[in-house]
Amino acid sequence: VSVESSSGLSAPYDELYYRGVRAYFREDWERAAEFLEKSISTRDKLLQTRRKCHHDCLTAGDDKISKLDKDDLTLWDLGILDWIQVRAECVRFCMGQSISPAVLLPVSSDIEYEFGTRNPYNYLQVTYYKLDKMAKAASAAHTFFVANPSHLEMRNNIEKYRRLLGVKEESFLDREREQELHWEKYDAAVLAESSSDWVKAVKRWKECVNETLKQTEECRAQCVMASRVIPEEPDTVQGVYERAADLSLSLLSCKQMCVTLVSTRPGRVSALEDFLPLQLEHLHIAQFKAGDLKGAVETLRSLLLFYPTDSDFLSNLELYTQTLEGDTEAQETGPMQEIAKYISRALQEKRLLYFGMANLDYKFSDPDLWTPEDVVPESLRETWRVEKEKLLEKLKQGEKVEEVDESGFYAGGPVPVVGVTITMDDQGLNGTNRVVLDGVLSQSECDRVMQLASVAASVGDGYRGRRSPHTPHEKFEGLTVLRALKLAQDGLVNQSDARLLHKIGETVKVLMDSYFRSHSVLYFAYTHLVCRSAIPGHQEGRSDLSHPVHVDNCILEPETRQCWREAPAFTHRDLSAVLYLNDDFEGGEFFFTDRDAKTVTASVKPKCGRLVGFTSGPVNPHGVTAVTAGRRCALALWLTTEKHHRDMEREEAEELWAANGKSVVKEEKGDGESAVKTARSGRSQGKERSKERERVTGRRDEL
Ligand SMILES: O=C(O)CCC(=O)C(=O)O
Ligand SMILES: [Fe+2]
Repeated sequence: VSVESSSGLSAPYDELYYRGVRAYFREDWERAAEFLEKSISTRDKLLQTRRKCHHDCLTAGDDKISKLDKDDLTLWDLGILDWIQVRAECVRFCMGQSISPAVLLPVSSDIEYEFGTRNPYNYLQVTYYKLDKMAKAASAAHTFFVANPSHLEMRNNIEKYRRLLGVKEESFLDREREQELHWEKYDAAVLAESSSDWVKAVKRWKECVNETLKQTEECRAQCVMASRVIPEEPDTVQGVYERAADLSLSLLSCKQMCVTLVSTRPGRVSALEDFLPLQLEHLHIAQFKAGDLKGAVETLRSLLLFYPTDSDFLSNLELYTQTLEGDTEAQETGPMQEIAKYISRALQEKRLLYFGMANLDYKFSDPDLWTPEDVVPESLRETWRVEKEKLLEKLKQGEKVEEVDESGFYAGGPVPVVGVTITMDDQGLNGTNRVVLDGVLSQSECDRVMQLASVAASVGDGYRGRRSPHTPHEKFEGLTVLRALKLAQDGLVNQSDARLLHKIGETVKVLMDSYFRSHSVLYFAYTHLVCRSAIPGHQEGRSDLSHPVHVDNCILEPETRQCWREAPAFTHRDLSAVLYLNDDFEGGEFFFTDRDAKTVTASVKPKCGRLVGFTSGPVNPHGVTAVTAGRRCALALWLTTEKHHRDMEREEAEELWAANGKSVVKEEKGDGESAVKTARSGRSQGKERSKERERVTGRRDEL
């Protein structure tokens, strides 16, 4: 079968992908590589063409809506349908010029999901490994890993490409980097800010704003309706109306997705709310500090387009304009053009589409916190209000129902370690399956682990240079047991301190196992020493959290009080423990909340040797308040009852200790096959046929 006909793109990318995966399971590596690559490039080409056509047709059909009177519903339906049709025609014609009809057909959401999670690169890395193309394998592995940073198997593979196979650092390219440039800029801006280099910070934040706008625009371009099949003409007025509303709806929800997508880092759950305004806030502060008052005025005015009545922004503006006394030109600088354009386009669209959906019985929420009231039609606002009331009513009734923890753990068992005491139990903590223990570590043990953390931090967390800030006001550094051991091997920390880190984990496990009276064998799922440091000069008026409220093993949806036990949450985590190491910082209190993620039910102030333990499920939402000064370190640790989710890294460290100095690199070299694990789709679990012995099963846990 030929991949390509003479006319360029001929097969749709989903078909190519299926063929690639089939070849993969036949172990026909040449073919697998060919088809997988072709499916990726076909999809790229398709997206690129859509962007181009979206751009070319940006104003097509605008005359149809400019005449619309938003209070006249009878005209609205016809007008909007016209508008969408004309634009769709334009895009369809444009796309048809470079892409064959088959490629334009819609693709199943399963396949879109696969591409969204970058799974094709999972297959590709094994394929290239088998073909002995190590640089390509490394790049595929890295590309996959960026979007799946918790995929331990891939993490190990990358280590092996680097260590065993001598693949050069330059080969670890992110093939999808283009789509994350705004995150690179974001990191660079936060970095410049943290070193108080304000001139640079201004430059970086500007770049970040521009790139974010660009990414959002490109994402929105993918929402063109041409890729959808427009059905035959409706024959009743009601039909026309429904059709228009339908189309508005899919257009809108597609565009809504973009706001969320762009503000979500690949491989992470949480989105930064109000991503663009957040950046503008940083920008104007940096401009002020760099002495660029005119720039600060411009940025503030842009920010005010989002939040016209925000009193802080308004008083800042007054301050800036006063300082600029006499310089009327600077005082009167308007908002950034690009932002003004973005907002006016977004609002025009919302006005149109919300209006169209006003009569629809469809539940949706606005992803932007800044949409002004008047953009939302009266009847829709009414629907939202009624919904909210219903929900509140439900909540009121729900609150009467006791929270039950179905985890199968029962707090209240003995604490079998000398010197450890129970400081707070369920009652003291106002909840179910929660505990605070004290005396788990001595001061000198805390000091040693703190020391370990500071060395590790100065070397970087060692993993592909990704910072993972929950907030731009703090710096996060992490260290695992294996990493500590490797630092010890390199002579950067004491062997005995690395071992102490390991041993402390064992003690915590004994305590948790006993106190929560577990009925089954527990395994370590993951251990992470995490320090959060306040970035000086960034602390005034902070209203964010160091760690937003979350549940460890499911995705909490506070509005509905539901918790979804599904990926990308760490669903196999059963028990959570956080052991604190110090108290010489400000803020950083741990707290439990109700399922609404708002009502704080208990707080815990960290100090050396204090452990907070709880079941990882929905009865225990929790968070950490902002660390506003100093550095807060804690050892976070999760236990699981699922053996195949046990922490292989920990075991690797243990093996290394057992081998006591023997080089593992040498040991593994003879068995090249085991160096790279087999890719498996999360959905189609292919049969494992490799000889990988003990490491075959799910080498994965989350960071
Ligand atoms: O550091 C803490 O106190 C809690 C951290 C936490 O909740 C987590 O890492 O999931
Ligand atoms: Fe947590």
